[in-house]
Amino acid sequence: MTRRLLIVEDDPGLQSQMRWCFSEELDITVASDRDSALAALRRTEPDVVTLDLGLPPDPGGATEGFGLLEEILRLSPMTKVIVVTGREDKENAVKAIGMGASDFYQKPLDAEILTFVVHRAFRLAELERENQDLSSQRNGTNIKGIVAASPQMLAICRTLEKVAPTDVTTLITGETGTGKELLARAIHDLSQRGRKPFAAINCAAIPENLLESELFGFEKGSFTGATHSKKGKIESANGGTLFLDEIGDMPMALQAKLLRFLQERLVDRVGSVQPIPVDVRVVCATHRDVRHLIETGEFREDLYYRISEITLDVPAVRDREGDALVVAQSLLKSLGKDMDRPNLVFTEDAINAITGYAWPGNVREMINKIKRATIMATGKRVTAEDLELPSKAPANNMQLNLRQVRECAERQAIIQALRSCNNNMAGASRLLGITRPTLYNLTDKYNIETSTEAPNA
Ligand SMILES: Nc1ncnc2c1ncn2[C@@H]1O[C@H](COP(=O)(O)OP(=O)(O)OP(=O)(O)O)[C@@H](O)[C@H]1O
Repeated sequence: MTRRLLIVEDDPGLQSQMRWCFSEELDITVASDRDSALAALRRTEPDVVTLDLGLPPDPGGATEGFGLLEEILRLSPMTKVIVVTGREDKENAVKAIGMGASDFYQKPLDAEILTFVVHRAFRLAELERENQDLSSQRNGTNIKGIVAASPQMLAICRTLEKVAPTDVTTLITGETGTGKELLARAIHDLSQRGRKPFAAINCAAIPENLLESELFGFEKGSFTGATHSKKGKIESANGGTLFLDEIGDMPMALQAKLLRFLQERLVDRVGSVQPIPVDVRVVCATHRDVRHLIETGEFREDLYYRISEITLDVPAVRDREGDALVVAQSLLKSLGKDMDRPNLVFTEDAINAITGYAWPGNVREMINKIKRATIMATGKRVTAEDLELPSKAPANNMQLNLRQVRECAERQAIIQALRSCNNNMAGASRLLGITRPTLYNLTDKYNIETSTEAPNA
C-alpha cells in the first residue's frame, strides 16, 4: 500500500526541500494554508501529516497551526501529525503533543532526521491499523464468551457444538485457566437443558468431610448440626447440568458413591435410606492427568470410563496458533470498555511480548495482566511493561524518538567535557569543538550545573 504524506508548509523553499527528502518512496501532497490542507486531507486521507505551526495569516505565531491540528485530529483521529516548529519553540511543540500530535520536529531541516521521524509515524499508523483489524477480526467461533481463531480451539468448538445437544457425560481436560469451565457452561447453554439449572462444584476446594453432603445433600439429624434436611448440588441441578470441577481431586471413598449415582441416577442423601431419582447431565473437568492417577491408584478406572464418554482436551494458549494475540485483543477491548478506557491499543513491543510469552496461567493470567495494563497504560498505548511482560527491546532503547536520543547523547557529552576540564567553560568548549556562547546556550537548554562543583549527571 502506498504511504501517503501531507506536507503543510507555507514556505516554498521548505516545501521543495521536504518534497526532495521523500519524493522517491511516498505519495506526497503539499498544502500551504489551512483550507487547502483540509481539502487535501479529505481528498488523499494521508496516514501522516507534517504541520508547520506558523501558517498564514499568523506565520510568526502558532494560532493557525493549532487550529488546523485540532481540525485534522477531529476529522481523522488516526492520522499521525508531526508538528514542525521553530528552533527554540519547545513550548508550542509540547502543547501540540498535549493536543494529540504524535511527534514534533524542530527546524532547521535535517533530511535524515526528518525522514526518520516521518517513517516512524507511518510505522505507528500501520501498527495501529493492524491492531484495529485484528480486534475487529471475526471471532472464529459462535460460542458465547469463547474467543478463538486457532485451528486447535476451533476444532474443540466444533466438537462441543456436536456434543452439547446429546446427554453424553463429558470430561474436559487442560491446564489451569484454559477455559474448561467456560466450555462446560457452553455445553449446558447449547443443550436442551440450557434453561434449567447449571450447578458447579469444585471437588478440590471443599474439605473431604463436607464434600459428600455438599454433593449428595443430607437428612435432618444425620450428623451433629444437621438441624434440617438439605439438597445437595446433584439434586439442585435436576433437569439441568452438574459440573464437577477438579474431578481428579475427588477422594476415593466418594468416587465409589459418585459411580453408583452415574450408573443408577439415584441420589442417596447422607442419613437417608430413600434414594431420590435425579435427571442431570454430568460434565467433569480436571487439570490433572487422570490416566496417571489411575496408575498410581488415586482414581478409579471404572469411574474414568463413566465420566469420559467424550473427552475434550483443551490445549494451552501457547499451543494454539495465533490465539494469544486474538484473545488478548478481545480482552483489551472488553476490559478497556468496562474500565472506562476504550480505544486502547497494544504497542509493537507488547504484541511481540504477548506472542512470545508462554502463558503458564493461560487465559486467566492474560486477564490479570491486561486488567493491570488497562490501569497502568499512559495514553492510548499499552506497552509490554504495562503488561509486566519481558520486552524484547532493552529499557534504555525505549526513547521517544531520535530527537530524544540525540539530546540525551548531547547532554552526556557536555557533562563529560565539563568534568574533564573541571568545569572550565573555555576548555570544555574547545574539547567539544563549539564556541563558548554555544556551550552556554546548551548548558542552559539542558539545565546543566556549571559551578565549580561537579556537574549533575
Ligand atoms: N477462549 C476464551 N475466550 C475468552 N475468555 C476465556 C477463554 N478461555 C478462558 N476464558 C476466560 O478465562 C478465565 C478462566 O477460564 P475458566 O475458569 O473457564 O478456566 P479453567 O480451565 O476452568 O480454569 P481452572 O482449571 O483453573 O478452573 C475465565 O474468566 C474465562 O471466562
